[in-house]
Amino acid sequence: MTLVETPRFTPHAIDHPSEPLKALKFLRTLVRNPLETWPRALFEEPVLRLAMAGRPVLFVMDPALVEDVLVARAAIFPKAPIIQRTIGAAVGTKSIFTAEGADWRWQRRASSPPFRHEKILGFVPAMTAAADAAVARLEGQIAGAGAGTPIDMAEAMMATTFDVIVETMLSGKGGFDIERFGAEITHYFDTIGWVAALAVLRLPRWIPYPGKRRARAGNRFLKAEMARVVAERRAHPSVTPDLLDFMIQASDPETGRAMTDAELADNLLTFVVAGHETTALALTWALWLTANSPSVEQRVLDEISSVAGEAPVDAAAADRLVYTKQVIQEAMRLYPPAPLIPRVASEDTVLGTETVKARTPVYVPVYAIHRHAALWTNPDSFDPDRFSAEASKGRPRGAYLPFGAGPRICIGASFAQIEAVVIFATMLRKLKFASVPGHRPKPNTRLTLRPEGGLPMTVARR
Ligand code: HEM
Repeated sequence: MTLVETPRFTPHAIDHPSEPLKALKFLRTLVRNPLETWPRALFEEPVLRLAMAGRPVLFVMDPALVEDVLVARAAIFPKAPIIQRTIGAAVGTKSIFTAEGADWRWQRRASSPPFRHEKILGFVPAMTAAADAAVARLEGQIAGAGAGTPIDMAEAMMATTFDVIVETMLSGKGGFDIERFGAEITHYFDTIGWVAALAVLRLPRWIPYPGKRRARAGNRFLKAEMARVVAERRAHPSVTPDLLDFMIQASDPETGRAMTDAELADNLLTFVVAGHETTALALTWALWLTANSPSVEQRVLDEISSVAGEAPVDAAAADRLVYTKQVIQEAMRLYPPAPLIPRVASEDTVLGTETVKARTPVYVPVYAIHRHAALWTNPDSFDPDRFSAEASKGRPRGAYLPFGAGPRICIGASFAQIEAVVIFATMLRKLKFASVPGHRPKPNTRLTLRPEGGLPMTVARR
């Protein structure tokens, strides 16, 4: 038998600079899109030392060194100060995402029950229902605006995964204004380039920059919404405990103290934002990549029909949609929703052949590792077969890390993967997505990896 190679879809890649950018250009680009400051060497070398505003930053791409930083010696490489400045400013410096040591450990333990495997499987009907609702909304939009009218799939996916997070982690309670919620998150994220630039220049936080007031007001709105949910829950506890109840009931084993209302609100905001934005982006990029790869799309459709027939995609089916999961994995390789994992050396140390002084930022550039010339063949091409059991054999763990690694690995990793497969399969079997001719979505890092200006696609019924 002769194997016929189907041409692989290779999305237009960013033209990364061959040399590190000079000071002014670096800062201008950092504000617009941090990803475009990344020099090509990040995609070719095992490690790279860059100077940012005269200060060294070590980028680590070699999978063995990545494991050393994130897993083996995680204790001496805590989260970098830039996290406190960007995420801490929004959700406090002592919440599950930002805290360190014992402060972090008990919050992680307190939040774990809803993420156990059996519990996640119980959430699958809510995921299917959110996907069905998304299909109905899109059909409504097509009926209203006409089949050829582009629809922003990034926005559609945000609304869908938001439904899932509120339904599964807050028992459907909250009464949020989803559109306002999404808009305020975007306002905040839009200023991240400025926050990063000020941090690089070691300038104080009070310095004004475009969008700062709106971002602050947005953050106050988000926190107030969370505080309202916490107060309502204190007054009316759930019959079946959800994430918020677990966090309310938890106490620190060392001090015996419980979370204050402000801490609960910060953690809730962390979960709602981290728990829907990232998965929505994985789905958005997966839909777009698949729409450009007819053979991949056909294999997914064939798999869904052989695994689920006409029935809804339930927990058992989700488990058997092996190729569909590979498509999601490959989408997250090319477009990792969390493109950078920033750490800092807390003491003088050595990493491979590099001497690292205490307080040196040590960055794990997931986006570059996922497209690294030494780790992947045709790194910029979309090929879900890379994630078959056979092809994955022997791949070092540090070569693929959409969810991070080590003690701070994403608490929602399994949840997100099952959710993405269920929503993707449920939508794809009912709707046909097509990219808008001539439109080249450009990834932009705003903490997460978003398509700049959204991702318009046309949608039609199958
Ligand atoms: C495709 C979807 C997702 C991606 C790509 C993703 C990615 C990540 C990454 C890379 C980290 C580690 C950051 C670091 O080490 O600095 C992380 C942490 C975290 N994620 Fe996710 N995430 C996703 C979905 C979710 C979901 C569904 C939830 C919750 C429902 C969630 C909640 C969190 C939380 C709370 C943390 C902090 C954990 C800790 O520090 O202990 N994420 N995520």
